[in-house]
Amino acid sequence: MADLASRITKPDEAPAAAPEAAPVSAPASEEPRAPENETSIEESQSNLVKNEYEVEIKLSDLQNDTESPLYSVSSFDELGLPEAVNRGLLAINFKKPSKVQEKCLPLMLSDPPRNMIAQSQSGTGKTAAFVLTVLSRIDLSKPHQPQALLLAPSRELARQIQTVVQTIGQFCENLIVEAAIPGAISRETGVRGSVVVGTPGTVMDLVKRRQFDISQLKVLVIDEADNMLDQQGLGDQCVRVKNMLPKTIQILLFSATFPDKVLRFAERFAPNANQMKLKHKELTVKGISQMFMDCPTEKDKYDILCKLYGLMTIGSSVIFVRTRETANEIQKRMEADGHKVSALHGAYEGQSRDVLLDEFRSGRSKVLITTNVLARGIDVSSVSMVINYDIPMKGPGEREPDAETYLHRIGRTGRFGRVGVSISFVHDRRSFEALSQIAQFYGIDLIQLNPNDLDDTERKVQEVIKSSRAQAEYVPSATDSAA
Ligand SMILES: Nc1ncnc2c1ncn2[C@@H]1O[C@H](COP(=O)(O)OP(=O)(O)OP(=O)(O)O)[C@@H](O)[C@H]1O
Repeated sequence: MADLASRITKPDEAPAAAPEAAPVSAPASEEPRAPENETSIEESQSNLVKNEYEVEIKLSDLQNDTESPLYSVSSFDELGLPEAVNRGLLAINFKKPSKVQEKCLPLMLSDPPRNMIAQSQSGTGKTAAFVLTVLSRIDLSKPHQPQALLLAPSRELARQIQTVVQTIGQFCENLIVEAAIPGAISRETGVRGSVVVGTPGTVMDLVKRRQFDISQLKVLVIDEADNMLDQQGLGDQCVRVKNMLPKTIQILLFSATFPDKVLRFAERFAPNANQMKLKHKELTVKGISQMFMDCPTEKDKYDILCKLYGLMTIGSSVIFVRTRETANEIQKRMEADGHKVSALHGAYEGQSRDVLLDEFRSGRSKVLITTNVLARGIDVSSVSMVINYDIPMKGPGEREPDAETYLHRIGRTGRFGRVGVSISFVHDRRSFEALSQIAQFYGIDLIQLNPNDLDDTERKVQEVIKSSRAQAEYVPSATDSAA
């Protein structure tokens, strides 16, 4: 087993300045400079007070850096999208496509339609890639005829994708986008939109009750496809949904992770698909400084978490725990200790979950404790810190490190070129070895934080996240804007 020591930077070796942030914060001087009119943090509509930590970062620098997943050589205009869709992109300040958008869109839009399996790092714009395809393929003269079905693993992600379709499609006349999630579709009318975004169980129910006409569907998108097709989880439901759909449907599968076993299944699910794939070591996002805290005992994790509260509220933070019970317990204790936190997990009723996430998106609540239900896809640009209170584990008896979930969890920060910090807590040999294996799998150099020197932790974290505050404003996010 790999020793974590080989993958970490010890506290005394850690560079003083945001180590992992360097590739983002230092504009690549050897790369072509951005045209003057590209979006920069100075130009953005930020009302944040500027502070000494701020660094000048231009999205255009990243989009000109051939090493960046945001790199592209073309503009949206060159992709042949409908005019109303281009207007939508302009309205939300999307100037250039990211790599996954630039590479996949021409393949997905070609005729006759071909299936697609696409992998790209978290926060690199996969949603817009499939949303642009959907908006280009539907016939707006049939506004009540379901033509595209988009599936996601959680209610929250389905709602978020619905917002992105509505936001990018804001100039598409007669566009009706419905969410097929519990409680959203009226029993009297059934599904009445051309684009339907839902979770697989609810979609199955609607079809069985004949409230969803699937006969004219042209596109099936499965977001977080490795999770959705996993035979241990939602796989059966997705296969059942697919088997009911027209045989000619175009299938688009997207995720940041595609373990080999699931990829083989995905290739059968979406035959003859064009593919965009990444190697393990290409998967981590450079803007995320990945740190870990070796806590003396499990009990100490709570005290250390409370001491980090001030850092968590510089931006917004997500704390991931293993169970709903832990989420409730930590929330109760932190509130009793005078901290303002909220908790969201699957035991809450749908409407309350919606309210909780909307409050977090808008910044009314800044610290969210949650389970893996929010590990994937959720896009809140202000999240500057992710805490893995428990290391994610999987398999029988949860004995195996869950490298995919780790990547998705930390990917809630560092969205589209922003920077952020993740801190993973370990407290015993098992958690230490699990994190060690995850670090080795991705080839990450984790930065060790000293639980006895929280001033040092504060310094290291602040150097990264304070520099990200203004960045978080540099371009509006399609989801934030609607929150
Ligand atoms: N071309 C673009 N220009 C500017 N911002 C963009 C562009 N494409 C996407 N974004 C923004 O980038 C952010 C991340 O995009 P998105 O949520 O689609 O990431 P993702 O790749 O699906 O991530 P995850 O793997 O976590 O699901 C969003 O806030 C989105 O609005």
